[in-house]
Amino acid sequence: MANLQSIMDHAVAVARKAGEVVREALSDDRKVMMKSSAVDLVTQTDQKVEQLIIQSVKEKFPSHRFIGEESVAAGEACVLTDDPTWIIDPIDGTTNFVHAFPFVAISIGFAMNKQVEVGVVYSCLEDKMFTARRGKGAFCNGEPLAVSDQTDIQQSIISTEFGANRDPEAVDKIFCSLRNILSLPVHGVRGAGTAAINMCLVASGCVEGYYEIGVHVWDIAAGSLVVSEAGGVLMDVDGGELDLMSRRIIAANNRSIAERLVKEITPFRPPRDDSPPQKL
Ligand SMILES: O=P(O)(O)OC(CO)CO
Ligand SMILES: [Mg+2]
Ligand SMILES: [Mg+2]
Repeated sequence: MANLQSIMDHAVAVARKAGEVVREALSDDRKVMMKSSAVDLVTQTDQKVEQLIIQSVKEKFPSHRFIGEESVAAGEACVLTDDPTWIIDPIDGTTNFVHAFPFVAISIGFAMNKQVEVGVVYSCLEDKMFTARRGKGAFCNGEPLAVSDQTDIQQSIISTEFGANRDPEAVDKIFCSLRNILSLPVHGVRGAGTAAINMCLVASGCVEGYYEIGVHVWDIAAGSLVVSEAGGVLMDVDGGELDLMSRRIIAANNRSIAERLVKEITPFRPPRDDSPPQKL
């Protein structure tokens, strides 16, 4: 039986170390490479930080498994089993990092039996360490977090992202959802440029709801626990149960805001994170 407190302590320590590396790299030249498209970016710092986290966890927990964004990009399988698994996004907000736009997170989730037990999101340029353990609450720099108590979507801020999908049909659907939500009207629509920080903003009570289609399991694993432990709710964009591998999420302060978002979102289904690689 894994000791969840020692896992949490290790995740926090390694996230802090990773944050230092990211902050230092901001003053260097950032060599940008492309992944799936010209707007899906990666840097050597993403790769270096992922290796640093995985090496450090392997030394302490040699039997644990990993799903890491850059390891998957390099060809590793993206499969969540019942085994203890660390789900890592070394830099959530790489585009922000490339442009020094000041919201960049290290996201580390730990799951067992396919359930996230520990979530750590380190917003490293703000020096905010968000932590959650299932059943034990969510915190920012040690202070307890609670979602907003707003139930009226017209009095709400909603956050979302446009993502890296430039397929015209997907873009149309993204804009259709956005137009519906803006026209309710809501107080405002925001986007921090990182899924993990958007979710921590919901957990902190300053954003009522966040939704996105196109995220990956490493973007949302840790943040989803921070939201639910702060009293929020998670669901699929069609109102069903959240599936971490489905690349779709609503994270909201309460069920009434989440269900209102479901009514306004035009859903679509990107290929799942755990779908077998396409044969060429
Ligand atoms: O910067 P990253 O890790 O590619 O993540 C993006 C979404 O995939 C922002 O959340
Ligand atoms: Mg990410
Ligand atoms: Mg990333």
